[in-house]
Amino acid sequence: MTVKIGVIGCGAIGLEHIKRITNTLSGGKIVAVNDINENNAKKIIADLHLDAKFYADGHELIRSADVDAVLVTCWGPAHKEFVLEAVKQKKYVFCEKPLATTADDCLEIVEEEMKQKKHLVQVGFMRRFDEGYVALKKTIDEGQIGAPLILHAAHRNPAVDEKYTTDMAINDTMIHEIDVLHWLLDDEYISAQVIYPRKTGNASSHLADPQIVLVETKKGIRIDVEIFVNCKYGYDIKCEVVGEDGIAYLPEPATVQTRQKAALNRPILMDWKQRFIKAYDYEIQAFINNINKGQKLNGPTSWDGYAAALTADVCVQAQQNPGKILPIKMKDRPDFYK
Ligand SMILES: NC(=O)C1=CN([C@@H]2O[C@H](COP(=O)(O)OP(=O)(O)OC[C@H]3O[C@@H](n4cnc5c(N)ncnc54)[C@H](O)[C@@H]3O)[C@@H](O)[C@H]2O)C=CC1
Ligand SMILES: O=C1[C@@H](O)[C@H](O)[C@@H](O)[C@H](O)[C@H]1O
Repeated sequence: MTVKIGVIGCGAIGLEHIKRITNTLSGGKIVAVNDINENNAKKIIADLHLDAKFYADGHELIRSADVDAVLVTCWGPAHKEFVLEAVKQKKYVFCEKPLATTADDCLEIVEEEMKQKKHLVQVGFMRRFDEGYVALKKTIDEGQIGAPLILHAAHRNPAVDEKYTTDMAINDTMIHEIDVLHWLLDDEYISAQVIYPRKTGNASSHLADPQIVLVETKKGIRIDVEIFVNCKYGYDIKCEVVGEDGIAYLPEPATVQTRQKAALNRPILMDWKQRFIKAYDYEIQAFINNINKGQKLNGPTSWDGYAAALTADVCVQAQQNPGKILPIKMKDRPDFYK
């Protein structure tokens, strides 16, 4: 069977996902496309020679009998309405992060999904499909470094535009660490604190950059995440887990090392699209395969979307109260999501 997919939002990541479904992955076909930027969406259909219909209304796309599954890749504030609609229509939906912009909105999706008694939602936290994080998790789970005690992480982007605001360092950028780190440690967060180091001269006047977020887990593990979105030198993701018997590192992306002109060199990627390219392929291939085989979706769930949104909300409050440790109080995970 071929999963007939409708895409809502054809910006940067929407286009990437359309291309990978069309050119790289198997078992799925783009049959419908929507974007408030009609010209751009139609241009994509033409440029990629898609056998797809343009829908001016995203809700109509979701309800169309031609569409089996929906990809929500428009901007965050519009995710909730489209995900809810898809779930109500009992359609599978892959939603880019964030699932919704508030924890309450995520809970509404969770409740609707439980009402349908079927796992229909996968959230685009692709790092859970990254070979490096998967290998790191295996190392921890096998007990190779003993019980994890401390985790140091960094999320560095070379630059961001003027529209990027201080809260986006949490909601847009660190949200990936928020999701992947508790999965990696099989743990939950209980508190968060934000501190601001000296500001880089490369950030816009309204942006606090870099930032350090300190998080504590239920098991007592202390996590520090450096978010530095104007680091200039590259797109660099770091993760180091300090255990009682050793230390485990997230592998570096495979790049060629050269010895040349009295220097040892290894390139660093500049673009987030390249850094996790295989993880994006794997997460969407898994989504398509599970639908095709009638299996339960195995990626991040709408509950994970809620957990990330709630944690992000607390981190944003912590940004506004620098140095203050704020509690993270999560609802109990329903059996449906265990
Ligand atoms: N997993 C990941 O690593 C990444 C995830 N994202 C997430 O993907 C989403 C999209 O991000 P980008 O593609 O970078 O943004 P973008 O700004 O390049 O594209 C967003 C697109 O959505 C369209 N749009 C906005 N509101 C709409 C609506 N109500 N209905 C239909 N279309 C609408 C816009 O016209 C635009 O084409 C965001 O939620 C972002 O956080 C983005 C980049 C990487
Ligand atoms: O999701 C992403 C972007 O939206 C975000 O703006 C970047 O900071 C992240 O590195 C990237 O993975």
